[in-house]
Amino acid sequence: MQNWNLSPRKILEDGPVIPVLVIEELERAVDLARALVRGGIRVLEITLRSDVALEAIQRIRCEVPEALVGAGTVTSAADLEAVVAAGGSFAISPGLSTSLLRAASQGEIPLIPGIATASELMQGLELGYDTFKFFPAEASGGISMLRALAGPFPGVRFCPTGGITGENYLDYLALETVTCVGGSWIVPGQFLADRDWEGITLLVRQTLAAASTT
Ligand SMILES: O=C(O)C(=O)C[C@H](O)[C@H](O)COP(=O)(O)O
Repeated sequence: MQNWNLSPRKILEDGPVIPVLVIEELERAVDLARALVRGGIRVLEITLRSDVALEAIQRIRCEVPEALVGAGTVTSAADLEAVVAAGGSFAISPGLSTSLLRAASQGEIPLIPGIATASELMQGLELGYDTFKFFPAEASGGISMLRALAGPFPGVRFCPTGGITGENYLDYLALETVTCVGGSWIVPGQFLADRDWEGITLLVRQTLAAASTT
């Protein structure tokens, strides 16, 4: 039923960390994307929480072709349409609604909807989705909730997001149903304010290196 040009699993497998980015100043978007790509992260989630988010997606798409840039905070079919128009390669939502899932199934870019309960997960499955954001991860039971969900739903894959940090991301990645984690911690606010692109690249390298040895 979905005829997407990219699979949500492939996006997650590109991880193991998807940075959740809130871009307030457009002129920093491209430098930030380059810093992340230099560190080894290709998949970037730009949240639709700022006025310049769609333009940031457009710019990164044109100027950092190595990146795979998509949108976060996609909560309606109208958001999804705007992301497609901006050239976003994928959409991620903090939750799910029937209208959003139906619209995305008919569109060309993949949607990774958010779930926090077994019932939401079942709604997603019913509409043909099997790869989800688990949000807000820490507040919704974290690792023990994911372990519990893996019992009845072993084939589902998750990208836990919300409360993931440098201290707990490896524990999440150790779970069989977790291919990737998402989070804002990978771009510390101070680094962004200081335009410390090298600092961001270094943090990404260290984060990925630790993940590859576990
Ligand atoms: O805006 C969205 O689309 C969201 O779903 C929320 C974000 O993914 C989380 O706010 C990130 O959480 P932190 O890594 O704890 O900062």
